[in-house]
Amino acid sequence: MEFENIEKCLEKYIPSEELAEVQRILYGKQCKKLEFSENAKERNENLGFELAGYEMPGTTSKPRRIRIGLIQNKIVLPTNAPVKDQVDAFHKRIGDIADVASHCGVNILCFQEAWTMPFAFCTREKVPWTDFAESAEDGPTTKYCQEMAKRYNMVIISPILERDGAHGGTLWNTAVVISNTGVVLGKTRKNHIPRVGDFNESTYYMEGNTGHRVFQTVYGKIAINICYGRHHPLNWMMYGVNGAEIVFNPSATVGALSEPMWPIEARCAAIANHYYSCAINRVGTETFPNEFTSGDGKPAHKDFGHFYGSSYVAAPDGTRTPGLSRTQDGLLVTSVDLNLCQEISDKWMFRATARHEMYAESLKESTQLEFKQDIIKEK
Ligand SMILES: NC(=O)NCCC(=O)O
Repeated sequence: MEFENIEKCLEKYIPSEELAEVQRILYGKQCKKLEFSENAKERNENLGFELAGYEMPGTTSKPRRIRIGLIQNKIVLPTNAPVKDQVDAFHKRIGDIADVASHCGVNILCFQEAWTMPFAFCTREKVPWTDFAESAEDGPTTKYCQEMAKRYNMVIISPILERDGAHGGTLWNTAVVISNTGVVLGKTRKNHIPRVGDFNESTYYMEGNTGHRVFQTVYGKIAINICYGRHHPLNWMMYGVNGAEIVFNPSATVGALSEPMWPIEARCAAIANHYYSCAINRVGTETFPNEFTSGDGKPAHKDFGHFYGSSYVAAPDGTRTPGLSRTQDGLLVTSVDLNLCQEISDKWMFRATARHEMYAESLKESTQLEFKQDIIKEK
């Protein structure tokens, strides 16, 4: 049995008179629970996923509130089902949850990394996994999301395995951003590709070439830092430098590898860069037809280990929502006040005190062939 959720465990075992103080220290300011319509609750019960909603504390004046939706999910069909059936099943499942999100007032909705496929990159096999790749501009998944975005007046972030027809059909790990009007605003690619444990993604695609672009939407300025990019503080920083108010981190990661890092990295980024960050991870265990090894001398195996969900939102003042479940599909709805980004920037002044010019120069020097580390030794 997988452990369900850290917050529920704290609530169960910390004496009630101390719980509020423990939560304040661990999670920041208290987030109010959001109430949803009967319609949304009924649909949620029928579909069998966790629905959680929070209102994060905002500015003292001039609030600019929007609602963010994050969806985490298991694979729907087994990994050996025909590719089209798997993709259709993902469309149906996530489409149903997106519909509930619309009834919860969500303005910007983000799915998990490579949401239309199992996370098959551990296998290092090309077929059939490359068949999940599609055009970011007009592939079936983008078209499906365009319809939803228009119907629900919602910005949708759709992270997919992209096949780039204009460049020899190369593959990329890409997030497509679709405006609330249904227009494809653009795409952004994963900047840092993992070579750790079973995450052998460099077998399939290269480091992204779209930089740190930020998308201006009617609901605010957003950017996407895909999965492994969350280990790179400069990657987070550059989205902030380009003016992002919310940075989404659609991910796929397993407990044995990264779970202690998960609650820290996206939250630190929100604090350091005066923006909201949204960490999304898939759930469940995915089993593949053929055995693969992890290159660690241990026996070959067919599964990836447990993807631990735990999706959450962190605010620029360090406050964070509780995480979704470690085991269930879920929709996390969070009301945020985007004007808090400027208010916290004015208060803490990390951007003003950052000394970027000093680091730009030092970093440039450190990449030169003749670079020597600046270490003072006793003579
Ligand atoms: N999908 C992905 O980049 N995973 C790498 C492992 C991690 O960053 O935790």
